Amino acid sequence: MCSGYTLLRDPHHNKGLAFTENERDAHYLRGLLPPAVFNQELQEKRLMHNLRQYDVPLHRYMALMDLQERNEKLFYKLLIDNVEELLPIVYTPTVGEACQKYGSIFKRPQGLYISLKEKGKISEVLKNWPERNIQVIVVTDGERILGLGDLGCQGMGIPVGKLSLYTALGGLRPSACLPVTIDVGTNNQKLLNDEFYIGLKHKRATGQEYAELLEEFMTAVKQNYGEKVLVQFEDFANHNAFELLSKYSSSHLVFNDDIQGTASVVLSGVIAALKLVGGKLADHKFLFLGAGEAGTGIAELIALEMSKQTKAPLEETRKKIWLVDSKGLIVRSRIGSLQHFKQPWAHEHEPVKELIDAVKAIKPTVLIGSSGVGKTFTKEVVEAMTSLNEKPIILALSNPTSQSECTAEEAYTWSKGRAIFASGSPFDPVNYEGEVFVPGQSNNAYIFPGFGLGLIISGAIRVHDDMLLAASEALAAQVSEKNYEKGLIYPPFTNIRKISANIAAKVAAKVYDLGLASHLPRPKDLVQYAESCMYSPLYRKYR
Ligand SMILES: NC(=O)C1=CN([C@@H]2O[C@H](COP(=O)(O)OP(=O)(O)OC[C@H]3O[C@@H](n4cnc5c(N)ncnc54)[C@H](OP(=O)(O)O)[C@@H]3O)[C@@H](O)[C@H]2O)C=CC1
Ligand SMILES: CC(=O)C(=O)O
Ligand SMILES: [Mg+2]
Repeated sequence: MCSGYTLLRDPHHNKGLAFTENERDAHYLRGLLPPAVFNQELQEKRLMHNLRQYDVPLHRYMALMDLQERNEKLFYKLLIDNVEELLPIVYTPTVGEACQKYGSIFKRPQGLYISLKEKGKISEVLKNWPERNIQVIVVTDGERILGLGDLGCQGMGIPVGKLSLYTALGGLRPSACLPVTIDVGTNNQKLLNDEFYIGLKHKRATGQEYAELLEEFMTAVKQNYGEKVLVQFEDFANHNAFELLSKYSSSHLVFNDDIQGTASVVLSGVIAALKLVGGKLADHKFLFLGAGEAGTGIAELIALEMSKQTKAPLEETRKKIWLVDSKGLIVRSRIGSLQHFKQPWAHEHEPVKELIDAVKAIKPTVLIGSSGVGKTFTKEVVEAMTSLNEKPIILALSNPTSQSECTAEEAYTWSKGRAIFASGSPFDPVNYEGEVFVPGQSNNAYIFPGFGLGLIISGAIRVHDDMLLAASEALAAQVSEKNYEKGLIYPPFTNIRKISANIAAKVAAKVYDLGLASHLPRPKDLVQYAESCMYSPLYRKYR
């Protein structure tokens, strides 16, 4: 460990005013700090007080990123202890705005940038990263950042944010986490015209050039970190996402958060919602607005769970699920022009153009928004759902808040307080006619930290759908009666580390049962083991 001035500038070891008198003597810090000695609690109190002075969420984001660069343990202590308050800052919605403005708020680079310029040298570039023992990589190419579209190299905010949740929510060591942005250019003309844009200033490379860069990256990752490193694909556009996932899922430990993590969190919410609305999964009918990664990923996992529960073949259970894309309801007559991931959902039906007409024709019990387009669950749509169902389940998954299909207030008001509602980005509780409704957050942040922890503690070598189902069930099992009374279908984030440990344990158990674990022998108590592996943000004493 370094000492003196360098120690104060080392975010992994710096404690700021919390260095004790002895530590100040032993590590050449005398005079470099003001005389006061604070404990970590007082530092936390002071920082939260300072953060709350900023009215603009982006300023809070910038202050938090500064803290992460200055004093990592304190950053994570704040995030863990104030998760409900700070999650909307380091994650959706504020992280979306941060990515949009990344060029101008950019101070010190975070994460690893791998651009076309690094082609042929990716293995060396990985060696420039200061850490060797990497367990999780979150990688984006920036083409579909939340529902904000192509933000090119500025998408880096997403892997950085996701990995800070891996640590805060799932307990992975920060030094084991590597955020990566692959820069193959951008098709965002505004960024290409921006003199301060930080990425490659040309249109996106596609086809063979793209595939070769990704192949080099995936090979270099395995060479450098071994086959048990988890690679989480994040916010790729769907024309690459499905292909990358299927290409690498038989050779690497890969997971696509937008397809698989989202599927797992939504299935969990639906399983929990059944306690409020009654019936089995197969008794329900689903309609999606948006048939991309999130929509078809969720649809497939729901169909799989239904098939396991009823023993009916997947082809049958899929028929309970309908999707609408930008051209209308996905129906059989469109099959010839549909992308492969939409084809299983092309059921027999006459063409329907508008969502409202699809709601009336299909009569769903569950409506799921996954199109990335805001304000699409109109009053008419919510009212139609309410006229069809005593308690319509309405999930507005699109992020950030600006892209949400409707607000919580709209969902409760238009449904006259009858909707079971959750959204991808958080909304405050709503008071409707004297009753307080608390909307849940249907976001993959509930799943990926615990899911990843489960894979890592078991030494998983491959991801399997049954592990996603195990995660869904583990999360749904943690919704308490008190939560249900408020209309919640997810437990609050306050206890997320405990929730993640329970998810990790169920996922790890599945990994062992499937014979895909390499950490042997299997620990007896997997929950306890998961908790014991979690990173602590408390300071250590330095001699
Ligand atoms: N809550 C959560 O945890 C998560 C939320 N999301 C959010 O979901 C959204 C979508 O993500 P993803 O699935 O990856 O994106 P994709 O680009 O893969 O899919 C978007 C889908 O929406 C359809 N669509 C676009 N515009 C319209 C429209 N006006 N009317 C009807 N359908 C439309 C597209 O149709 P077409 O195919 O015809 O172009 C496509 O099928 C994003 O906002 C993202 O932030 C994503 C992952 C997790
Ligand atoms: C939450 C998330 O992964 C997304 O909106 O893309
Ligand atoms: Mg995502």
